[in-house]
Amino acid sequence: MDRVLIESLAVETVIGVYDWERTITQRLLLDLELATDIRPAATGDDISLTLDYAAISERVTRFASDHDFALVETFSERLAETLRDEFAIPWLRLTVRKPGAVPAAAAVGVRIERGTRPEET
Ligand SMILES: Nc1nc2c(c(=O)[nH]1)N=C([C@H](O)[C@@H](O)CO)CN2
Repeated sequence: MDRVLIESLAVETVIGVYDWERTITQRLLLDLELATDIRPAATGDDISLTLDYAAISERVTRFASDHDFALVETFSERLAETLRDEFAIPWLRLTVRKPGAVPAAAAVGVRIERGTRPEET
């Protein structure tokens, strides 16, 4: 199955388990792979027939500013659910990185896959 990609999308959100993290926003970096068949859009050269990566990026940014979670796990799960519901995405892979959370690491975070890959049905 084809994928629409969004890579290293930077968003600001309140995220973290420690008291000091509840009073600030921090940057998360997101990678998304969104399964879709791109051929109908390509045939008609029609954005309405594909997943609009600009619209989805805007939705992710708004989700981040509207929510406040302790764990990157919760952020990821809730975001995946929101995107799949609102954009009818059959399968996605979402990577959420929290740069600087562990100073000795370039980034830490989670990667999840949700839904069913269309070719697996
Ligand atoms: N698996 C996780 N481990 C940790 C998380 C998390 O969200 N998921 N969060 C923290 C702290 O908020 C940390 O990022 C602060 O530097 C620790 N471990």
